[in-house]
Amino acid sequence: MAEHLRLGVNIDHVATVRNARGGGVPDPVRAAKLAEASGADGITAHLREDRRHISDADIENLMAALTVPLNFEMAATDEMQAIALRHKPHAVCLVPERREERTTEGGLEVAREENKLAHFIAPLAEAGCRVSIFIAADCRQIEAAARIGAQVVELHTGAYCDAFAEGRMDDAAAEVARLTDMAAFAHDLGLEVHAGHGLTYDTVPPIAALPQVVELNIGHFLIGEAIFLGLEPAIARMREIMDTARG
Ligand SMILES: CC(=O)[C@@H](O)[C@H](O)COP(=O)(O)O
Ligand SMILES: NCC(=O)COP(=O)(O)O
Repeated sequence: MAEHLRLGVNIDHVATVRNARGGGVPDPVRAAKLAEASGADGITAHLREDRRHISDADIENLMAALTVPLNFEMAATDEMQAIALRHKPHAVCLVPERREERTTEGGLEVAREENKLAHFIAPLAEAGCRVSIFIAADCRQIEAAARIGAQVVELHTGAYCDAFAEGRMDDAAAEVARLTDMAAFAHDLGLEVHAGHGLTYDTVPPIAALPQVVELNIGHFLIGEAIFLGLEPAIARMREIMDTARG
């Protein structure tokens, strides 16, 4: 029997809606508490350098309010490192950021930045944060993540989900095959394996079925579904699909 599959709910896009008008509603911390009460095993929030959704105050308020672990996504910058060291969240997930991108487009380039990233993550690990790297399903990058001392890799599922959404089913199947191989590869290197980005009810089953994957982080789709179903039923349905796929 595969290990319990955790669901981390990403609440960034509650903040996107709030920020469309300014002011305080809808409150991402309220969404996070509701997600927690609805069975989320963790909350993910990405403090982007341009603060387009989550704000510094949101991170502070999440740290004070949550009883489940916070997975704090951030770019590998000095500013973000200082914020992470101040709050000491359960996990810090390093992600690549480009100011002009609409969403996180690829995985972090670890292989070419090994020394720099090894120095960058050392104080975070010393502070007790689990260090996770958001990474493409690529053996060079996974090996580099293991070498720099990361405990976790989160495999980027965006290419798979994009292929699926565009009806490129051969490409989607090839991406699932790649994620399957790379989840096993990362696990064999001693890394804890997570996955996420762009997952939906339709795309989650083959990823949830990967026995080495122990956490999925899902946000944009769930927050969108919450408009129609409410957050609690949207999360419950995702949980059910994940559990069925897990077997
Ligand atoms: C790294 C990642 O996949 C999440 O942070 C997700 O991308 C939500 O944030 P954005 O939509 O701002 O990329
Ligand atoms: N790290 C991936 C994540 O947190 C959620 O991404 P998305 O479901 O909002 O695309």
